[in-house]
Amino acid sequence: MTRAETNTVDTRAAVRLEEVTHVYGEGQTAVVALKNANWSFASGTFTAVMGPSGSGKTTLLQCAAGLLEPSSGSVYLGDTKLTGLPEKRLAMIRRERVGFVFQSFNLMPALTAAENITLPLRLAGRSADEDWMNAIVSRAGIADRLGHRPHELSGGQQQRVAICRALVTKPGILCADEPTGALDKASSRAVLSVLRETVNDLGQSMIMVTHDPVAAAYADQVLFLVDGEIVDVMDAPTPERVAGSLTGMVGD
Ligand SMILES: Nc1ncnc2c1ncn2[C@@H]1O[C@H](COP(=O)(O)OP(=O)(O)OP(=O)(O)O)[C@@H](O)[C@H]1O
Repeated sequence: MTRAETNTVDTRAAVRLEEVTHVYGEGQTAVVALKNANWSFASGTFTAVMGPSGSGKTTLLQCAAGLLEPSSGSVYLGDTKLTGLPEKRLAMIRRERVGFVFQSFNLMPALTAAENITLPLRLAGRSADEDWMNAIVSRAGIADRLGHRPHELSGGQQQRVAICRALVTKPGILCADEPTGALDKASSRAVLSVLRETVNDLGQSMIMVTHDPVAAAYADQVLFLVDGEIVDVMDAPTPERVAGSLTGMVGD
């Protein structure tokens, strides 16, 4: 058995997938995007998800984040079973316990960086934890940009604001889908360093989908998907080893 088949139930998991399968559509047009995925994302670790285009990376991330109800199987966020919960309760859990970062920054243009960051708290009727705010903002290197609006910031700075917004509720898991996809090389490295530091220094748990072996090498481990199946896992990745593993996987 390979390691990808034997990662067993971990009660300290930030997120756990049990036999998760997801099918889009039905009948002749049905697409099996994820097949019997079993994985425990350990707390306080950073996992990258890689694989050819269409291999199911975003589907896995969305199931893990409670954004997509799998066709079968179960998803746990900490001790909470997400699968089967009513949408209203799921929406509350997503708002309070899951952080999202996307390729597009999705900041509110009329709000300052500080107002964007604290928006999820205001929506939840909570006030900011000053120590936590300071910790995330200083690690993101945007402490002197908090009064700026998004159009006054570079792409990399906007993404670092989006990361702070995703972290402000102290989520159980931060889910990032191609967070550096729209950034140049230098800005990408800065964003990845921020993600890495929040794991190292603040104990954040993180899952990141990426196509970039350099980005994946910032993670503690890399899951490889092919045709909706977890086919391999790599610890202590380097860009060269990740690129080597991807070579030969179909697609891309
Ligand atoms: N809403 C949808 N309806 C139908 N099929 C979908 C839908 N979303 C994704 N798919 C299909 O499911 C499969 C997995 O898609 P997914 O987006 O998870 O892959 P991915 O690895 O993230 O791809 P990429 O690297 O190109 O973003 C693909 O074959 C895709 O075409």
